[in-house]
Amino acid sequence: MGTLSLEDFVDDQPWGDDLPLLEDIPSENPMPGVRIQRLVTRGDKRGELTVLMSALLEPIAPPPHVYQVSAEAGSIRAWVYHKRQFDRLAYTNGDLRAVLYDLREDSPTYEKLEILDVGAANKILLTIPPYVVHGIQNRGKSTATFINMPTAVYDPKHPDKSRIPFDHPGVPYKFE
Ligand SMILES: Cc1cn([C@H]2C[C@H](O)[C@@H](COP(=O)(O)OP(=O)(O)O[C@H]3O[C@@H](C)C(=O)[C@@H](O)[C@H]3O)O2)c(=O)[nH]c1=O
Repeated sequence: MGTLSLEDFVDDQPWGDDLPLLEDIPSENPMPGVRIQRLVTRGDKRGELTVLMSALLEPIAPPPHVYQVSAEAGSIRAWVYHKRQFDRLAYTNGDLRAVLYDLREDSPTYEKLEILDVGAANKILLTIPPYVVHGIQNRGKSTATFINMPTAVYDPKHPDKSRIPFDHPGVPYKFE
């Protein structure tokens, strides 16, 4: 028998500082279904840990599909919407700009534009409901990554994504 056994390990003690795991960021006249939550990072000399989503706080629709996007400096991914899925986008690094445009004709915020600068300086989980048009640009000088934890799987045979070009004149926002 070796000199080490499982019993040699010490269980982690409960921890609890006063930092929340996630907190809603209030926005003026929010688009229905859009949610902006501040991500909380805990760190020590080894590095950092940021919870991206957790059922610890409230019931969540478990993400059946999670992916990471790597965005080159200056790159633009726009304009898209989904018919069925909610996007749940975690932005934790880089200097990114997420732009939302509400084209839901029955929405109280119809034709509202919302611009969010996110990433290292503003770590957030952004929930985007179906039919809210969105785009993202990496405005930084280096590659940035972000995570999407949508509420539905990506089906290559029936992608749930509808697009127009990023410079379509119908959207009242111009990526620089
Ligand atoms: C969404 C998705 C795409 N792909 C493939 C398809 C394609 O070859 C490549 C890039 O896919 P897309 O062109 O759909 O990815 P892209 O248009 O870059 O999608 C991105 O758009 C921005 C606006 C977002 O909000 C992101 O969440 C992400 O959906 O990756 C997967 O393999 N799995 C996936 O889950």
